[in-house]
Amino acid sequence: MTGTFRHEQLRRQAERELRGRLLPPWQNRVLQRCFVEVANGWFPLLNQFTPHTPRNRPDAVLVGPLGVLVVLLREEEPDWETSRGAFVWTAELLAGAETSQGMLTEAALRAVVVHPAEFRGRRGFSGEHLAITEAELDRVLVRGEHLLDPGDARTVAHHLDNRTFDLAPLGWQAHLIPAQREPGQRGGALFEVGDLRRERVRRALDRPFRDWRIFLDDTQLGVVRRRYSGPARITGPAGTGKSVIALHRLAYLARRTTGPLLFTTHVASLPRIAREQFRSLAPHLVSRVEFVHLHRWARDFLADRGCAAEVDEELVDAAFEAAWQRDDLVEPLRDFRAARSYWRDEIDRVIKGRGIRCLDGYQAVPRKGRGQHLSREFRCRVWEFYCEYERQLSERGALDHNNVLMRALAELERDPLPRPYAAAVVDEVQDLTLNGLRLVRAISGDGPDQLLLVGDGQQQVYAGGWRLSEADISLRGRGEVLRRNYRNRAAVLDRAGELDAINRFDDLDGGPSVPLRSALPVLPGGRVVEWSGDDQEQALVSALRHLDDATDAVVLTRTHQAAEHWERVLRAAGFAVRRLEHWEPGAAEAVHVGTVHRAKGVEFRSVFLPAEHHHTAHREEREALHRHRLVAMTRARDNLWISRGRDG
Ligand SMILES: Nc1ncnc2c1ncn2[C@@H]1O[C@H](COP(=O)(O)OP(=O)(O)OP(=O)(O)O)[C@@H](O)[C@H]1O
Repeated sequence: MTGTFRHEQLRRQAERELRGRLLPPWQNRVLQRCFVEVANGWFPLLNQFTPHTPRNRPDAVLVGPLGVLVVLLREEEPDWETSRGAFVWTAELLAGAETSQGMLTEAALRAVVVHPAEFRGRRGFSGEHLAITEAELDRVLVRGEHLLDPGDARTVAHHLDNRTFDLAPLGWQAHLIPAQREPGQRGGALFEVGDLRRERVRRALDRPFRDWRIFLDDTQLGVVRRRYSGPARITGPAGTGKSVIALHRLAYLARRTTGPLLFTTHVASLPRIAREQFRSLAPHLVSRVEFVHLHRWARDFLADRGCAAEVDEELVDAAFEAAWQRDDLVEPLRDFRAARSYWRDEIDRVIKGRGIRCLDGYQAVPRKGRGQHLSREFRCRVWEFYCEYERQLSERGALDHNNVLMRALAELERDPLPRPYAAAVVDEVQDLTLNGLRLVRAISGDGPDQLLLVGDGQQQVYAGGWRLSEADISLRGRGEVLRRNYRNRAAVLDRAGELDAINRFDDLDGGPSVPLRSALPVLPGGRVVEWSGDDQEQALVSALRHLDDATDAVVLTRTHQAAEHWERVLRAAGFAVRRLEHWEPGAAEAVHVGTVHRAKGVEFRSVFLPAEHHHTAHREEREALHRHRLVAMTRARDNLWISRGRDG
């Protein structure tokens, strides 16, 4: 009954406080309703201009357990620019608000448009805001995920109150609300910064593993909000939050621009994953950003221009195979490097990947990261082989991925996009070809905030060898290097840091780079098991069975064949198995299996790395293998199981 009495008391107080405002009756009812919610841990703030609030400002802001509600009281349906304006205004006031879990992020904000009960227009979520009638307000205030604990809600409400005269507390007064203390907590004492950080981390660990509403640290927040006068890059070792920041920045830019935005990458599986992550970060903005694999972008673009260009992988493989059968051409190549894949890379990544069109161009190219020097004479042999491949392609009427990128680039240069992107973000930029990079530069332009490159040379899994300047991209020091690793527990990070996974060639243009071993682990603990023995399959299966949460585990391999093998082994052992290609957020019912290339953008509690013997005498190949290994190991948050195979 105390609750009812308290509510009644608050309602009367609300009546008194709102009396002089000449509000339409329905708005009065809504605000009274909000006022009463003070009893349930909400902190309403009323816009001082209500009911004559400027169009794109909120009439009220409610801070409480379910986050921050940016409330617009409207008879008519507002357009999206209006509700977005109110959202952005509030988000900017909240910039820098600290909670016990770190900086408050925009993910905790929602725009809610409240209409009178008789409103008959569109209701529900429009992409920018949730539209409800006054009768539905209860539901919004009561149902939903708890995002702020009472202390945090109070801190955030205070922050808003201090940042503007436009919003004033409704039904609560800053100085009348006692500071809440945990039982046994000393009053008024200052915390050591270290304690606070530890506390923040402890709380972060209590959150569900795939919880995306992370809180940015100061460096990260700086990158999200900084204005860059031209192309910029974010780099830093694995797990330092590069992709998280890329998405936060997209959300930030989406609120400040009107044009479309682009997230693209060379990794086929990543755009889908990034879209899902972005959706949970900023659901109302998801329609503003195009998440697309760069090759698909090029194909779609060409199709739109009436010059469709599809890649038939089988035909491309057949063309290469036919050229590879030409012993007269291939014999000298084999003497240099026996592996077919080496020469395929030479064409895909060096010759075509760099847009080289004539032998003179090939003679002049540095071939960084490709091992021994090739003499002029030898390059002529390679060029002959390449010409044969091209002949085989055209005989089949086939195009490879490089052809498509080059065509898209030429088409874009001929006739630029009618509606340019407001900004583009490229993730895993270290794995693009030079052609890909040039295309990205042509898509985005190089104006302020238009192009953000995100990557880490140490995680390069495809042959590279370009410099940004070759794609006409100049960074002039714009960007940030991140150092704090949030993903891997200390033991996992230590182990991965032991790898000699240097990348002496692609440091994204000489900017400072931080190797994984210099990353600062945020999460303590972790477990690394190095196994060796006779029956690797039985050992891996048994280790999987002993996990608390076997479903948040992945078996990562170097090759597709190995992934297929492990899929069979695990199924035979009774596990539900899902290929990494089909990874879904929250799909927790199966053990994942896949190649390292497919593991970008995802992370697991436990990673299993079976031994795959692949010896090579070449230094740059060894380094590349170590980079693969590094990517694989750093997908693990808590547990890493590494098999050394039989020889230990
Ligand atoms: N400030 C933060 N607080 C808590 N968790 C964070 C923070 N920043 C990032 N994370 C978490 O750290 C993990 C790694 O982030 P992210 O994938 O963005 O790193 P990355 O640098 O892109 O990694 P990689 O290069 O290995 O792909 C994610 O689980 C992310 O949610």
